Amino acid sequence: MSNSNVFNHSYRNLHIPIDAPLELKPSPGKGWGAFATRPITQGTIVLKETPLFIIHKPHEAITEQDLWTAFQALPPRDKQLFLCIRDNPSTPFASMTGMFAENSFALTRPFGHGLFPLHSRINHSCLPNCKLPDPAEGTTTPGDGAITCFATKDIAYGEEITFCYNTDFECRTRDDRYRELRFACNCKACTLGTPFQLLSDMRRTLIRGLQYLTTGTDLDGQKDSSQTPLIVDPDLKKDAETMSIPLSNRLVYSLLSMALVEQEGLMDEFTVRRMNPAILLLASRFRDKQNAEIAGAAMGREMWTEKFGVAVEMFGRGDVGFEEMLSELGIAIG
Ligand SMILES: C[S@@+](CC[C@H](N)C(=O)[O-])C[C@H]1O[C@@H](n2cnc3c(N)ncnc32)[C@H](O)[C@@H]1O
Repeated sequence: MSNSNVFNHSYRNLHIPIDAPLELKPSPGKGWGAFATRPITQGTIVLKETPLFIIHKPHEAITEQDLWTAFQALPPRDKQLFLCIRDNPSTPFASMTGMFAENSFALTRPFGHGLFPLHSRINHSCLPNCKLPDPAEGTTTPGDGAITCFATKDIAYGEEITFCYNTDFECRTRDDRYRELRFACNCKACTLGTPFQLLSDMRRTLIRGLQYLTTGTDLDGQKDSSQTPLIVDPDLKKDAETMSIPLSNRLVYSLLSMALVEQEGLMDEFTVRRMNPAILLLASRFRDKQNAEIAGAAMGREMWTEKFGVAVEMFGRGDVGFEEMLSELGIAIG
């Protein structure tokens, strides 16, 4: 069977659940992809899938032998599914570990990596319309390791279904993302030299910097020691790293970061679920009456851009220190 033929391509053997609103077909420049077969409403489930098998190891420890053993234990129908997966989409993979790297997803409970033939047919976008939320966003994998893809925007009939392959891309510029992906994404945020791409790079750099100011570390969880630091002002950088940024500025930074995510078109209910508790906690801890009023008014607004617009009034007004707030709450700084 020729894999280059759209009609008898091996991906036709992949069984799509009857209620899933998608079909697989070629996606120009990306191999094959998943496309909506009816309008999909924001927040709804697009696809739920249990893995063909799970390897209960960290990614770097998984060997050819692990995968061969897992393959041999599969029932004949699942062996067929495994064998129909191609490298984008017509070449057989050179190794089982190579194939697994491209078609597996990390799981937390049960711990390991699962092989998901359908989810891994979905292409990447830096401005996606779907998301596979992680446990920090209020979802956990059930005992069978099933993963679920949700629509984060309304999706039109015929539109390509996409999600973002990396969790920190809202903090990375186009060039940075390209180095990670190792293929050229053609989304609006990656189309070089356009006003949107330039603005997007600025927004994502700012989000990264604001994250540094509120957590005291960069994306790798480390302090930035580069020659061209993300936070140029050394005093501000030190304040961030020693958790000395006052509550008022900290709330403003957090809300600005959320406003930029919103303006970039990346806000979704999972991000809100992950970020909101900490922001609400900050907003509830002011000692200064006026700061408390501003924080209350800001949090009462609907959009993050509006919340930031109100909260900015408290910038530089000082208040209880963040360190003090944590110690009042009995939380030790790591
Ligand atoms: C997990 S597969 C996705 C399904 C794949 N397109 C197929 O035909 O089976 C990942 C590969 O798809 C391609 N791909 C995914 N998203 C892409 C994008 N936005 N632009 C170009 N290629 C993309 C890349 O070759 C990537 O290595």
